[in-house]
Amino acid sequence: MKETMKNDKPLNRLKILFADDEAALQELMSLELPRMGHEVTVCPDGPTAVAALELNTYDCIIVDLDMPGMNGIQVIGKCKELAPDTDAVVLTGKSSFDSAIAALRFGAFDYLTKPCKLVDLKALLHRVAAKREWVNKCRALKHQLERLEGKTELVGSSRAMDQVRKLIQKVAPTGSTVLVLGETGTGKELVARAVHQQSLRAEKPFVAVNCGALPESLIESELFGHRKGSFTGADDHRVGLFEVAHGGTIFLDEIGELPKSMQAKLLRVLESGEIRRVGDNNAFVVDVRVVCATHRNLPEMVEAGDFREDLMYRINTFELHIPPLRERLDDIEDLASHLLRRFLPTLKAGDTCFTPEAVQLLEKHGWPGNVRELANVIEHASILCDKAPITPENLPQRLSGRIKPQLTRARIAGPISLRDLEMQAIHEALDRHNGNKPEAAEELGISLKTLYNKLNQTTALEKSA
Ligand SMILES: Nc1ncnc2c1ncn2[C@@H]1O[C@H](COP(=O)(O)OP(=O)(O)OP(=O)(O)O)[C@@H](O)[C@H]1O
Repeated sequence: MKETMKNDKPLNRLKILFADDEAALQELMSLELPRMGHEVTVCPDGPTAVAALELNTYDCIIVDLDMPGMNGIQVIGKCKELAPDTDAVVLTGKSSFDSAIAALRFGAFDYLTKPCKLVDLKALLHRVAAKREWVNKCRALKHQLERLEGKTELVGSSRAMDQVRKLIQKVAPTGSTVLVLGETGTGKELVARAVHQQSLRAEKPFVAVNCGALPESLIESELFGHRKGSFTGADDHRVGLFEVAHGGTIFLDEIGELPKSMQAKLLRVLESGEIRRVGDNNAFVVDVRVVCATHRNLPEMVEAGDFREDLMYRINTFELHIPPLRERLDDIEDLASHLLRRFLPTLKAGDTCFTPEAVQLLEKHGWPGNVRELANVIEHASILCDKAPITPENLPQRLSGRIKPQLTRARIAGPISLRDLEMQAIHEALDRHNGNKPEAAEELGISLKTLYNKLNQTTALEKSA
């Protein structure tokens, strides 16, 4: 077994294991692969290659299919067992074309026919490197998302949350359309993610779309894609989110905000399973599970003529109701501790997170913004406290009653951040409109999108204050 290293490290450098019984090819690869910027270990046969795979991990193995002792397919099999992330490329003579196809079916990335041109090998390795870079980017993004959103862990030991968890377990594997109902910030998206993660589609994409935050003119192209030139501004072909979610789940949040014209188009897609890109004549089939959510009362919207009855019956096959936080006081301390760990990851398992007085204040509050409001409050506290446990002084003043709920200038007694005032105004407006965000946004004189942004925003302002 010979190893050839190269010191300069290009971005797409691969650690390669090359196995072939032809001495001339071994010589060539130990020279040329480093020239292409890769690191290579050359093996003369299958057993030596497997021994190397047992000792080291490689980005890519290039194996001859016809080697004495152990053929290429057996080496790939062993490689998939030892290091499933390693990409395999097979080298094959013209006569063993069928075996090359078999190797692809066995999970090989690609094959090259002997005698292979160096330029083809270089291009193929470039594709391997590009694919690995994408996979790594996806992993990094997934990790970042988990850090930002926390894991899909439904916290709460109240009877209501137990019931929600049981229903998720039942419906998740079925593939049925699910409608998640609950006030703003109750955890509807988290529940939708849990449905996806406990389903057979868990390894496929979960795509969340906020129907309320998309401008009406763009919704159709966002969901179904468009052809280049199909409307002013369509400078490129675009893949829609239904296509992105193929094999997985699409989460249509705030389905009640979907304009009437789009409701009809969505119904057609749900009934036929086919989508048509804007400006395209051909429809094609997608395999997507649909989970919807809304804080609106859909039967009332149907009554008022704002939501199609047929669409409502199409999406409400299985309803999951998430109760507001004020109706599950038992969950507040668990949730608050869980959220505090999100902001203070150094907290240890046995650490006390809150003083009993702080817990009392949290349990007394009405939480019109539900768990999202609680998350903001806990982030605020995590910034102010030097160390756990959180005390009442670390909590925003509106919770301790130091600021009265009505926002009149005369009544503001102590110091208050602009962010607190803003959030208070938003939650009060939501309260007045029973959680109806479009109406609250209108009253506040901001767009619906801005309202969503503000609700989702972490308390970055407080951090910098
Ligand atoms: N049971 C729970 N356990 C852990 N975290 C939760 C729970 N419920 C909600 N959260 C957290 O609260 C925040 C808001 O949740 P989510 O976005 O799922 O609410 P939502 O009901 O979809 O909100 P909206 O109606 O505004 O779209 C998120 O950070 C989420 O992780």
